[in-house]
Amino acid sequence: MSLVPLRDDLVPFLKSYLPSNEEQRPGLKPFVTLTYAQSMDSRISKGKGVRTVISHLETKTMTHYLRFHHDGILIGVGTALADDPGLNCKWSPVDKIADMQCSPRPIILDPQCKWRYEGSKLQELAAQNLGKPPVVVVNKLPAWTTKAKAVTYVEAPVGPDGKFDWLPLFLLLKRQFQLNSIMVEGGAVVINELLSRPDIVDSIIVTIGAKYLGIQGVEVSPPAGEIEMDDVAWWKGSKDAVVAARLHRT
Ligand SMILES: NC(=O)C1=CN([C@@H]2O[C@H](COP(=O)(O)OP(=O)(O)OC[C@H]3O[C@@H](n4cnc5c(N)ncnc54)[C@H](O)[C@@H]3O)[C@@H](O)[C@H]2O)C=CC1
Ligand SMILES: Nc1nc(O)c(N)c(N[C@@H]2O[C@H](COP(=O)(O)O)[C@@H](O)[C@H]2O)n1
Repeated sequence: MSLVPLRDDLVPFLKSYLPSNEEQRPGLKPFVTLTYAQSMDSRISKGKGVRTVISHLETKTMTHYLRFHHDGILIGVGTALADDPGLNCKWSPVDKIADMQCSPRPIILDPQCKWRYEGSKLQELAAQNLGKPPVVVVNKLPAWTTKAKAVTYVEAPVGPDGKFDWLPLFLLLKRQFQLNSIMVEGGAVVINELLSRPDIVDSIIVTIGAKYLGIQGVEVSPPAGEIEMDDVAWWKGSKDAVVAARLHRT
């Protein structure tokens, strides 16, 4: 599907929330943008495992503009299994079909190796040079082997909760794959954890779609409770709104 043109006023609106060159300094963590689309009732999908359109076409284009500005794009395995996403970039500043070069590197957090590259949308796009093959972060390399050489498996330790520790994970992704900026798209487990990590998240960009998804929907809400936001800016589209902000650091 092709995109509608990028709304001109999104460029100045997003400017101060995008990565700069600062993150290229060795030892610093990558710039992390937490970005997703939610309904009026704070849901990111209609139900567990259900791919759901929330963004209007204008804000869908914005997502691809954000993808253009990041080196990596991270999701949890729940999203990979539910959505079989493309995670490539279809927007480009010059008038050409966007390709592998302007797409971010997909990163899938899959500690128990549940997801398969073979047959996925990511494989299909990479084969057509329309997206990059992913890095899959696992706890232990899978017992099965993949014939697909393009996909990279990387091992990272998990804590007693079975989770990777965010800061070492982002440092590893920068060191090993030269990813100076990473946009995190979801899903709910990932978003809820990162909402309470102002030390990790540099920008938060949330599309609010003009719909309710109901009680069965997958909700985003930080388990830690109230979270304050700083540098808050709002953009109003023809149907959606976007809020850009930073998580308050104490
Ligand atoms: N509207 C939007 O912008 C978006 C909506 N979604 C929706 O979200 C839903 C999926 O959300 P969830 O089920 O919450 O899945 P998720 O994508 O957050 O994946 C959860 C899984 O990822 C792994 N994971 C997450 N954090 C980890 C960590 N720190 N260490 C190790 N492993 C970790 C674990 O295996 C965990 O069970 C889907 O329905 C999808 O459509 C997903 C992304 C964006
Ligand atoms: N920005 C945005 N708006 C929505 O309405 C969405 N449902 C999502 N979902 C995210 O985008 C991924 C799909 O990407 P492709 O179009 O396949 O490249 C999906 O997995 C979610 O991460 N995002």
